[in-house]
Amino acid sequence: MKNGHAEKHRVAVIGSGNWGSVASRLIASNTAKLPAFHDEVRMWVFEETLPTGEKLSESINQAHENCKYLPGIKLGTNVIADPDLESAVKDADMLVFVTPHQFVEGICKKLVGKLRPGAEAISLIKGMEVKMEGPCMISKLITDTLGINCCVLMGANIANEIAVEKFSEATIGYREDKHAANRWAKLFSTSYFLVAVVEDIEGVELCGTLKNVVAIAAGLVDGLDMGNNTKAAIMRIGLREMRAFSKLLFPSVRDNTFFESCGVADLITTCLGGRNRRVAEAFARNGGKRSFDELEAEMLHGQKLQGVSTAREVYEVLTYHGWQELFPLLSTVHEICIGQLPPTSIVEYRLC
Ligand SMILES: NC(=O)C1=CN([C@@H]2O[C@H](COP(=O)(O)OP(=O)(O)OC[C@H]3O[C@@H](n4cnc5c(N)ncnc54)[C@H](O)[C@@H]3O)[C@@H](O)[C@H]2O)C=CC1
Ligand SMILES: O=C(CO)COP(=O)(O)O
Repeated sequence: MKNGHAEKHRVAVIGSGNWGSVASRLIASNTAKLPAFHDEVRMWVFEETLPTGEKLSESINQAHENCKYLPGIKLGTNVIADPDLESAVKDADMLVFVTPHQFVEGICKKLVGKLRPGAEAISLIKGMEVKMEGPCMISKLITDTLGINCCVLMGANIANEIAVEKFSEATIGYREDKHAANRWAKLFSTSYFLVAVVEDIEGVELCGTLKNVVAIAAGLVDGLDMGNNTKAAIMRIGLREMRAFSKLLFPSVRDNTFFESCGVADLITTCLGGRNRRVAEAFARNGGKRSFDELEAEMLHGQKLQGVSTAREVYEVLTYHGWQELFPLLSTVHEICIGQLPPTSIVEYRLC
């Protein structure tokens, strides 16, 4: 307590890619007007040098715009880019993790012992890690490494659409601490961004993670010019496998979660308009002759796909348990991504 008033929450966003920049903008529009939060939002930037020779973080602070990952959109003067991870988080008690999932473990290790006491987190990251002991969701990795509570926010949230304030919904998943989840919902909710809160953290996070693999399948179907019926079939089979996989890993996962924004809605939007879909379409059009890594670098200019590595991670889990036969779509996507099967295998049905 300060001067008889509760101290204002301070927010740091860890990540400044496409969604990281949009999330910072959205949050900053709320911190600027809600008394519970300090105005300033610190955004950690993985520093890089732009073709002009300028540092990305300096360019963001000067133009209030991320010219590499979100060109043409003002972030708000209260978004402060900080290339120093420790300095970005040191005063914050609300930490928003939003990097590609492959980088989060290294980032968390650097943050051990550097956080303010009482800090809490939310993860917007769609992905998981696979350890010797089994799969580890990103929110759990954050909690286990840093000893802090971590909620998740997932949903049908193509960042470029939210950047121009088109209406969308999102789902916050939490475990036990509903007050914390509601605090996050307050930070994110706007008239064009509607947030629901559900007590099913694994269900919400697995929806966001697994739909990226199904989106690869949808992109392959587009690249093969198979049409809408085939794509709808892929989405249906994919949703069914997402639910079955989630429930095998975490029996507590609720069916209703798949009807929230994080479930069927995110699956649809990503299969229609996401980056995973787009790059997979190009992969199929090239007959699988150019790798996903090559196409990602050429088409996304530094943005990262999550679906290809997630397909590999899911496959490791399936192989470990001997479950491949139960998940033909999830397995086939990985086998196509690594060139073991041709793109046409996505519709050669062992799927239904
Ligand atoms: N872009 C979107 O529409 C949405 C993305 N997401 C999820 O948000 C997460 C973050 O994605 P975006 O913000 O879109 O990122 P992005 O894919 O646009 O950008 C890649 C980011 O990774 C950073 N980076 C590169 N190398 C790095 C390293 N070695 N260490 C740390 N950072 C490094 C880059 O500086 C850049 O900020 C992902 O899990 C994604 O699935 C979720 C919803 C929507
Ligand atoms: O997660 C997303 C939309 O909710 C974005 O998906 P992509 O990474 O495929 O663009």
